[in-house]
Amino acid sequence: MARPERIAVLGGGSWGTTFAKVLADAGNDVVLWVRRAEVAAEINESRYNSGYLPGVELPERLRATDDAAEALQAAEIVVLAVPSQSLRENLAGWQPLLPEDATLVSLSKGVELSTLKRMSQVIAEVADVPMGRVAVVSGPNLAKEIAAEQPTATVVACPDEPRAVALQQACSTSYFRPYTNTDLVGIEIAGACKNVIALACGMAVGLGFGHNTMSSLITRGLAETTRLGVALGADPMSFAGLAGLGDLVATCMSPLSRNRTFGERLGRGETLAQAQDAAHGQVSEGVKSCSSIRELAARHGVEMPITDVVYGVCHEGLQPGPAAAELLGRERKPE
Ligand SMILES: NC(=O)C1=CN([C@@H]2O[C@H](COP(=O)(O)OP(=O)(O)OC[C@H]3O[C@@H](n4cnc5c(N)ncnc54)[C@H](OP(=O)(O)O)[C@@H]3O)[C@@H](O)[C@H]2O)C=CC1
Ligand SMILES: O=C(CO)COP(=O)(O)O
Repeated sequence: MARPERIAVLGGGSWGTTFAKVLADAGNDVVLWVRRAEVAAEINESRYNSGYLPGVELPERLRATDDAAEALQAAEIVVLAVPSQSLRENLAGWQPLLPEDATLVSLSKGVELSTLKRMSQVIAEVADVPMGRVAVVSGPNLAKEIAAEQPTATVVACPDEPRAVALQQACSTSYFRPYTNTDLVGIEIAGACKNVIALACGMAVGLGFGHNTMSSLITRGLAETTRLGVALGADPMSFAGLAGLGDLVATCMSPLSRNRTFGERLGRGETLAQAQDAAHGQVSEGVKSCSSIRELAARHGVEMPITDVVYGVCHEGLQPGPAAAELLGRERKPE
């Protein structure tokens, strides 16, 4: 087994808590920061985070706190697991507490609204560290399935390969298998865009459409995601991997996905506010990231028709039925 590392996970929602469990199961000493003291107390006293992972017993090696300084004390790896649009503000508060030379790892899948930056760019900027200290974990990783220890693979991306390998070692368990990659751009663009395509797939389900529609959206969604990624300098092969096609299939096909569920509600005719209420505070990143991704695509002259209609439904009052008709009615072209 690898040398146990001291790891801080900042953000105790469904994925932050699950990834903290993975790291603890891998033999590391893990401290999970949550922003509510009662959640920290529940985890420490009963070993459950019942609000996010009901029924999942958390390992003894995982300790929780609502004090970020305590979580970050001597951490060799710092995992950031808050929603994308709140990362900058939270990290700015934690910046003075970050241990020198710690690897900073993003779990968040989104593109910042105000700057159109990827999460690794936000981290490098706010923490004032070189990109070689920033890593990303992304793949077909529905938290509830991993918390139940179902076999899953993922991608650990870092431009500094030895750091990627160290992180890979730190999060390898009998049920979680990470692969390394150095293409941060591709892995992050894939993770952010698949949430938008999952919203579209959910709308298709809500409209009563079947697997042909879903497969068409997944495949054309992958095409537009790859176009954007390549325009931003990504390796096209990243989109064929776990963080690309892998995550797209998992998220678009699974009723466990918050983005797909959100889209399904819109497809059934609910309003944005109704779908938001039903999410009970859990994040559906694609609802906001469809705006930043669309703007990023426009800036680079990339066509993203599925993202355009998802944006139309979420933010411009377009109805899902006419949105589907709009996609089908586009100019015919070769594949
Ligand atoms: N869930 C999953 O299966 C996966 C999620 N991801 C990504 O991981 C990221 C985190 O998602 P996930 O854990 O699922 O999210 P959840 O919605 O399950 O939880 C969000 C967590 O962030 C906290 N939070 C919310 N808003 C803020 C804020 N403004 N400042 C600080 N903390 C805040 C919440 O605290 P509180 O409870 O106090 O509100 C909660 O602990 C997202 O980018 C998501 O796309 C990636 C892979 C898998
Ligand atoms: O990123 C995820 C799976 O890899 C989780 O997707 P949702 O945020 O849509 O639940």
